[in-house]
Amino acid sequence: MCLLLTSGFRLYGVMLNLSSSPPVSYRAVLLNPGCWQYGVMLNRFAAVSEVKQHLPLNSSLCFIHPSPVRYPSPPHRQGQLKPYYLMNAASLLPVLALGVEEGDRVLDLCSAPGGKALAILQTADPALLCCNEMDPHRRDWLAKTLESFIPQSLSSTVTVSNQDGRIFGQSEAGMYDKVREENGHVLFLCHPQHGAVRLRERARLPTLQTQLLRSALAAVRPGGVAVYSTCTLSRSENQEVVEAVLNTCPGVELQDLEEELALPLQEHFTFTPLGHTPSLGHTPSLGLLVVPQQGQTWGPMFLSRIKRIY
Ligand SMILES: C[S@@+](CC[C@H](N)C(=O)[O-])C[C@H]1O[C@@H](n2cnc3c(N)ncnc32)[C@H](O)[C@@H]1O
Repeated sequence: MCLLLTSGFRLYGVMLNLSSSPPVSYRAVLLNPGCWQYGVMLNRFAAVSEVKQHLPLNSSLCFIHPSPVRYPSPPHRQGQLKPYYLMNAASLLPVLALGVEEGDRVLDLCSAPGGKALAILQTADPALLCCNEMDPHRRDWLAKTLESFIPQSLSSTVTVSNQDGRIFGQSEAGMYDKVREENGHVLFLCHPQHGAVRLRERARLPTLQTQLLRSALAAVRPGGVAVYSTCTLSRSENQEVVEAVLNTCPGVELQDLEEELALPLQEHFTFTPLGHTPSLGHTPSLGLLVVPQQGQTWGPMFLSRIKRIY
């Protein structure tokens, strides 16, 4: 599949497996890695002509590869930047919603392993992209990702920091035009003991996410925006977090993403209606939710955009 999105993205989704079986639920898709698709995001800082020769280029917006293909992880070549990054195509949506423009100061509050930070740099040339990650091991992973894809000449533009995202907004209040916040994970089936630990971690996530989103909004200057995203279907980590923040943060306003993103991209992603919340006085829906389907396994991805008014 080849998706040519706006903002100069060139993203190619290559199916691992083609099947003619009938549509199955998102749960069946999530539990069957054999049917997952991967997007190939080309790196504008690297030589990509060799990669493009092997990708199914098509003049239409969307192209399904005629045969089952497994696209390899990008090779490491001494002294060369990696030509592409494999990702879930839905990961581009929060980046498109952020709408980074030339000269913006951008904060990626929970950045590791760095896929969306790389995607931001494919869309525009910000004046600053601060990639923050609190976990030291993941911060090292993030730094390696950036090193492998971004030229040295951008080292003063693209910085890595390791603050607790919950207090970042206090220490750098109003310093950024655009802030991206993402936390949470899809809960896959795993060893029962690990599953229990992850369930306990998960119970704490809505509170953590609410604190992170408040902090993200504190870091935004008046007129700027924060995009909140998760890769979960959980209402308590998605709509309820946004609702809690809108109810307690003065001077912020929810923005509608339906016309800007869901309508133009509905051919490529399965958006699930989330409904409106007139009781809160919000006319836009609290966000967009992309749900994976067989043959279009992008997501899960929830995203919401909030503007700081004052
Ligand atoms: C879902 S991942 C982010 C994925 C990343 N945005 C990307 O596209 O590659 C969430 C990250 O948030 C980090 N994190 C969790 N709590 C944090 C906090 N309080 N401050 C900063 N980062 C945090 C986690 O260590 C994890 O690396």
